[in-house]
Amino acid sequence: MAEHFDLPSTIAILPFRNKVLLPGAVIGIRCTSAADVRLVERELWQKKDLEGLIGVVPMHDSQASEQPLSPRVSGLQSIPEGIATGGGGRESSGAARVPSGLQPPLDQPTGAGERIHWHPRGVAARALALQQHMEKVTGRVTYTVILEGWCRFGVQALNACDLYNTAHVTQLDYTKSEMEQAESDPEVQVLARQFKSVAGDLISLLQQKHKTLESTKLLLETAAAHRLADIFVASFEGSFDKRLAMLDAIDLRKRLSKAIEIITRHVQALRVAEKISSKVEGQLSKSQKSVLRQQIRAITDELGDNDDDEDDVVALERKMQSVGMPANVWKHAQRELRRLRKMQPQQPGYGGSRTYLEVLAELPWQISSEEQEIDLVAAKEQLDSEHYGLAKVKKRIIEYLAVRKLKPDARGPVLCFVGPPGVGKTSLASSIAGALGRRFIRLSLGGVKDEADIRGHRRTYIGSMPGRLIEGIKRVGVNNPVMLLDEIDKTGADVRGDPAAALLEVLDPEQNKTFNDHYLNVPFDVSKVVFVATANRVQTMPAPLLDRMEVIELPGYTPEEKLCIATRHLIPRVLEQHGVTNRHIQIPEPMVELIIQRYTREAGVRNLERHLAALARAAAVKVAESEQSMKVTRDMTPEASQLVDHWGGGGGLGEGGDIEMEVEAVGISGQKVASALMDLEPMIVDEAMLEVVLGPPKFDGKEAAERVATPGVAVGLVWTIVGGEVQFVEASTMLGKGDLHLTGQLGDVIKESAQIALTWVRARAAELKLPMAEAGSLLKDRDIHIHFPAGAVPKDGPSAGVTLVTALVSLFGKRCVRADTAMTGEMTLRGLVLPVGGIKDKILAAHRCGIRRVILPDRNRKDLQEVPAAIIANMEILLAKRMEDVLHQAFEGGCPWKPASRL
Ligand SMILES: Nc1ncnc2c1ncn2[C@@H]1O[C@H](COP(=O)(O)OP(=O)(O)OP(=O)(O)O)[C@@H](O)[C@H]1O
Repeated sequence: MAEHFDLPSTIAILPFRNKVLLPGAVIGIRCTSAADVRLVERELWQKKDLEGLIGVVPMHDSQASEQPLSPRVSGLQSIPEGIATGGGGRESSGAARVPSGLQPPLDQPTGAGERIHWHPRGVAARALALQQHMEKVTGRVTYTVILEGWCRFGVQALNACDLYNTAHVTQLDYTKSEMEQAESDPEVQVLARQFKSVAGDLISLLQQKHKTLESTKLLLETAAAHRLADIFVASFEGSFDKRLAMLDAIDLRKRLSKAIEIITRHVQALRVAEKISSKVEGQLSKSQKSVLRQQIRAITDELGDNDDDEDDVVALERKMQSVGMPANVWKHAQRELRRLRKMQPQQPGYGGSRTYLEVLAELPWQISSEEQEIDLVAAKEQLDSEHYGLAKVKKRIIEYLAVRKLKPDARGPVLCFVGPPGVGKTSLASSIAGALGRRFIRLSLGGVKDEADIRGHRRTYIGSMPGRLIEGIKRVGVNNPVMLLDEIDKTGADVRGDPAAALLEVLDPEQNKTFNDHYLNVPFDVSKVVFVATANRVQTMPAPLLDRMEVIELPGYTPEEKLCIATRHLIPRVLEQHGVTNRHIQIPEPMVELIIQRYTREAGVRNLERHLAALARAAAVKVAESEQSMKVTRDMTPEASQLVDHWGGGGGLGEGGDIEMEVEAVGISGQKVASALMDLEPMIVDEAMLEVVLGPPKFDGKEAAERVATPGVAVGLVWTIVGGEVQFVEASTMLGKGDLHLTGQLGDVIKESAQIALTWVRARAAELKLPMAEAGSLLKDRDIHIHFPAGAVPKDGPSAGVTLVTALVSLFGKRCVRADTAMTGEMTLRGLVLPVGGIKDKILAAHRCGIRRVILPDRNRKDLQEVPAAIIANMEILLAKRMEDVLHQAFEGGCPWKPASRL
């Protein structure tokens, strides 16, 4: 706040709707309208060190004040109280400097048809701090500016230009000599003393609550009264009119009188408030009675004579009556209830019994999701909109729904989606729930080894609870949900029983009407539940369980399918989940292809989704970081800072004395102007950005070439729980006794395959024209070690047979196999190549790894129909009937056997 300040004659004007800034006060304003944003940008943000002054002029709409501010708003003739000439003139008393040619206050029409009224006086303010915000979604820029009021001015003429308002202004505060003259006036001196006295009273009153006002007291003794008058009034939650009157009080006498009047009234209000609160406190002492009452209740609790518990039991009984238990269950529940009533709450078993009854009361014995008429067209549309491709699977689901539509209580088969992770098994199941209009619940059965997990523990067990099935039904709250039994192949039997046996009962339509959970100990009807299961592979599932299900296979996706899934489903979903849009980030198709090729090697799309999410997160960070902030660059005047310290510390002279008033400044027209949107450059993902966000590529297509560069290594295609995979087989030899060593987490079947392979090679060492020294020693003095890298992955199955032979022939023939070739097939001792499973997945895996030549058993020819034509066209598929055919194709230049038939 300055007394002698060179105010520029033209100043940018920030409108302050229904609020008044007084000199010396500090406020925070959030500028959101286009004009205000432009004003802050030009006048403050772009200026070095926040140099620059802006004018804050109160404006009000008709609702702001009950008393219309008529003198100020009605045009040329209306001159505000005390204004000598025109809207911005100085009061006549004192050494008034009356500017000529003053313009009256302005009325401005807004876009909405209302009129806004500008006050003819304002306060020049400087910025203490400025913060730029960028709205995440729209990219719109707004500012929060902390302003300190500096000096009063009168508005001579308001120029509404395109960008923001400016005004021709004159300073209204006294010059130094005028101030000295005024201060020597005895009347001013008396008023100053009076002001300090009431202000002192106020501080003493407030000090009872806030101990931190000591420095304010000191300030009161040292600072000039006329400076403090504005700041004190500014710190109350006063009315707009009162503050306006204070702004208009340019004459010192008037200003001090006004401040004395306002503060005195505030002191009186505080005193009344204190009286009332002490009265209330007096009444509160009556609450001792209630404490006594509580103590009495505790004593009755201790004596076991508790009415409340009795009430609870009654409420529980009422709840149980209302849930519509079957008669036999209700009988059982009543027996349990009678037992509970006889028990004291402190007695062991009371809690358990109560929990049991609560579980019974919470189960949806009669509550079902209202089944809607199945609309097959809508169901098909929903499936299509949520899942790309999968035509066969969708067709089967529609058939399933069609049967349910015609015969709602049909005991249809339990659908079991089988396939590698991330191919959409879970989301298909939830789409079925959507189509049936039922609630969906997923039970994860992975790793369940205890039958009690499914069927619950008997109540004799400490900490017993219902099994997952009943728990799930309780959670979902209806007795006819779609229940997904996820990873049903991962249950396993051990000493604690066989979960599969419990599942058998659940899935058997004959038995599941009376499913018996050990904890419940009463039958619960789960026959209305629609069960859907998922599994990664069927081989590990018990045959009786498999028998109750209809297996629907979901093979892995081709890169082209993945690209479509990513662009149509994953990218929009991921962006939405991270709060960004394609205005912030764009992932071009070639980049999605690169992610698929270089960063993922999966049958499904789970990792692809994860990588896309990483890119979306990077965009979210960029958007969030674009919110810049400038710290306070100047000190406040000592008077303001003293008070602000208190306000910030929660003190405050007024009740709501907050430093940041969070006032939304408004534009002249009141319109939110779209041009305020600053276009944020979207982040266009390119190769360099992929490396920055996702790290260096994980797969470069050169892996196979590097690994088969030494004799003894062959590339095989296998099927694991994650789908088809490329698997290397390494063979090595050393001096020994002719033993075979195998490493790499191998099952029995694969170990047998290795034995067969070695026997086959040994038996044909001469035919194969292997170097004689090695071939001879193969029989007696050399050990063979075969290793399957990726030792953490369990491997089994016969399909590595041909790969094992090829690795051994490569080792003893000292010739490398072709790096571009992978193979799969079981083989017999006689050299016949037998067909194997998962051909589509294996070919897709080879394609994913950049392998373009694949040797398959001839009898797998029919499986090639399932492989997309685009993939086959892109690869060389070789069919082998005998091991010799495989070897012929596996080595550069071939082996001396008849060539394999070519597809
Ligand atoms: N064909 C598809 N179209 C659209 N999105 C798909 C498709 N396949 C998979 N997804 C998406 O991929 C993600 C993973 O799918 P989901 O969780 O259903 O896989 P899952 O096969 O159940 O895997 P898991 O065996 O690991 O449970 C989901 O976000 C799913 O929506």
